[in-house]
Amino acid sequence: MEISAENPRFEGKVPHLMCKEGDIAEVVLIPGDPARVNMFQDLCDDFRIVASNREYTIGTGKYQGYPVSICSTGIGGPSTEIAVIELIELGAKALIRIGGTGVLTSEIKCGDMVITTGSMRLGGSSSFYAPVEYPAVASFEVIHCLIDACKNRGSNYWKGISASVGSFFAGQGRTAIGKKFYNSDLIEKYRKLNIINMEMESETILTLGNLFGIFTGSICAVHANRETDEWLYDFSPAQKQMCMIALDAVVLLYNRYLSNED
Ligand SMILES: O=P(O)(O)O[C@H]1O[C@H](CO)[C@@H](O)[C@H]1O
Ligand SMILES: O=c1cc[nH]c(=O)[nH]1
Repeated sequence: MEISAENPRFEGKVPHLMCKEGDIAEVVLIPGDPARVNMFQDLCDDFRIVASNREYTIGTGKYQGYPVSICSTGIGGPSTEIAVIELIELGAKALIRIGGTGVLTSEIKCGDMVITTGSMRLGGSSSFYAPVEYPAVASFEVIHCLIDACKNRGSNYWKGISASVGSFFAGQGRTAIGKKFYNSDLIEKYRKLNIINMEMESETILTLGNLFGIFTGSICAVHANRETDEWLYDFSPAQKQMCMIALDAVVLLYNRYLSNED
């Protein structure tokens, strides 16, 4: 059997997510970590893992009667680009990142929620699609749904611009094996730009989402504070809270902007 190298499909499945049309819902929540997908077993009805390949684990179920999928992206721009493109190809109309992040100021606490309004494009992969002058902005519809969901659950939330970086250590101003690199003062520079947090995937999602005309957004639970040097020892309660907020936001998005009630 011959398979197209330009557009490979394996028995109708896209080549990395290993899913086919019908396997995913129109609204997809996208964590980096595949383990986060399993949190939805308890939060959704009729939840089933539809595929698991490399860093991509995909589950589909219903929340309050609305179809929703969860698909991990792995870490950083390249694996996220693949997930986003294959999800859109499979019919996704909204992609919302549910991540973990480090914040730059002490007023934002570990366990708080950060909603990205736009991202600095420092991830790499999205530059193959659009020049870096093209903005990575979240859909205002998704931002509003996430804010309302945070308010309804009484969660402490912040919104603002994220630095979305293709590096965890040097690219986020950390020492690497005890060595500081040439941009080790970048946290101070980002504070001057009013950047509130750093993570590794949002810019890829927001940039590609805008290019393909779908809804996108990003909410992250704060794992780290770079001013106080705190790292949340057990971030699963904050992650679970974020997953519930995201599911509530999915319902709001369906009610306000999508018509696919089941
Ligand atoms: O917890 P996730 O969603 O993976 O997000 C954050 O955690 C990873 C780094 O530890 C990066 O992917 C970063 O963006
Ligand atoms: O500091 C942090 C914490 C989580 N994820 C990141 O990318 N950076």
